[in-house]
Amino acid sequence: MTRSFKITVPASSANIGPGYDVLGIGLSLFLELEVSIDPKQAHETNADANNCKLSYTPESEGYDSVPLQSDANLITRTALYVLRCNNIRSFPCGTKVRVHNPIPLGRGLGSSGAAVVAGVMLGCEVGKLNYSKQRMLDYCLMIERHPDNITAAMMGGFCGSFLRDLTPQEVERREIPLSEVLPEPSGGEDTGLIPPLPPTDIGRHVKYQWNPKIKCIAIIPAFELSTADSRGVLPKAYTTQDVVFNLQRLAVLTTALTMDPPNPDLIYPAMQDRVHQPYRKTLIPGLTEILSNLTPSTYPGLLGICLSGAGPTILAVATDNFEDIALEIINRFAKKNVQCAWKLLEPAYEGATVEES
Ligand SMILES: Nc1ncnc2c1ncn2[C@@H]1O[C@H](COP(=O)(O)OP(=O)(O)O)[C@@H](O)[C@H]1O
Ligand SMILES: N[C@@H](CCOP(=O)(O)O)C(=O)O
Repeated sequence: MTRSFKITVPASSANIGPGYDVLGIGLSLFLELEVSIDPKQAHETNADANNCKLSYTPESEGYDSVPLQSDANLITRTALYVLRCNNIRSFPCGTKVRVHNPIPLGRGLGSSGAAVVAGVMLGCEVGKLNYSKQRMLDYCLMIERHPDNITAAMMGGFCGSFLRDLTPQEVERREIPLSEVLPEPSGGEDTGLIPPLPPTDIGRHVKYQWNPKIKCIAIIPAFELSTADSRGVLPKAYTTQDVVFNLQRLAVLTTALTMDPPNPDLIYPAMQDRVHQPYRKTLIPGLTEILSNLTPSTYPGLLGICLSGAGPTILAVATDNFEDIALEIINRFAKKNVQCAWKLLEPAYEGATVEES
């Protein structure tokens, strides 16, 4: 009998200014996986050595660039990690995965977080593992090692998260190189090894309220910036003043975004940051001017503005004037020879879902 199901995972914007590696919001742009398993069609599916036939819709971001071999593609490689931790070596015979991905890659909208969450859910579903979302989060955190995007994509809404203190043995397990966690593209050879299992309950989170009048404008430059490169420019240590600056704003921001009516005099300054944005300006032309020159007094309706995730996307939160705000940012990028697209998004409250069909 054929089994079919659909996995849906939202994009996310992490940090929201002062909440570096802490805050994240799921956004209404969804990675979708249509999965079918039909053992009778196993010989017809043209599957790879792990029994998986993977394809992307032509409109998908990454259609031309992402690998389709299941031990090379981030989604299916993650699923294989979950399966192999549970001593299941490959996908069930006759597995087809069709991906539709509207989340731009390498732009700070959580494409890799969504891919990892989708991969963990895929592994759990095909392996019939029946994990809770909390346990699935542990698996995600072995791969994407900061919790902000992953938590927002998995749980949905506006989240604050941290990693619990780990024992020295757990630290060792979690800090294992990624190449030893995810199966390496092997040309069909499976080493038979069980990869390192994640420690339990690593991620802790809360879901905040969000005032539904507040919409998210994403201004998306036409160039990619890998999260790894964008983390590479950050310092190893900070001054007490800079840490306190961010903590003060973080504490106010999480409640300010729930209040009605939203108060720009509170939200705008509470979205300032001294921990990541100032260092990332070297990678994103025009970032400093954009973040400092658009204010609620020049653009009524604007509440706050920040880098989305590791960038280069800019996130503006606003109640009104969405197109004018987006066009102003697009024009400022254009002066630096950077073309952009923009999207008006809402929080995705539900997070990742699986639906049998
Ligand atoms: N849907 C997807 N399918 C396959 N690989 C993906 C997908 N989404 C993201 N990736 C991988 O993740 C990379 C982007 O990750 P990252 O640098 O963290 O940027 P982002 O800010 O978009 O998460 C892509 O270049 C690609 O290798
Ligand atoms: N806190 C991380 C968030 C990365 O988000 P992404 O959407 O760019 O993957 C960071 O700022 O590095």
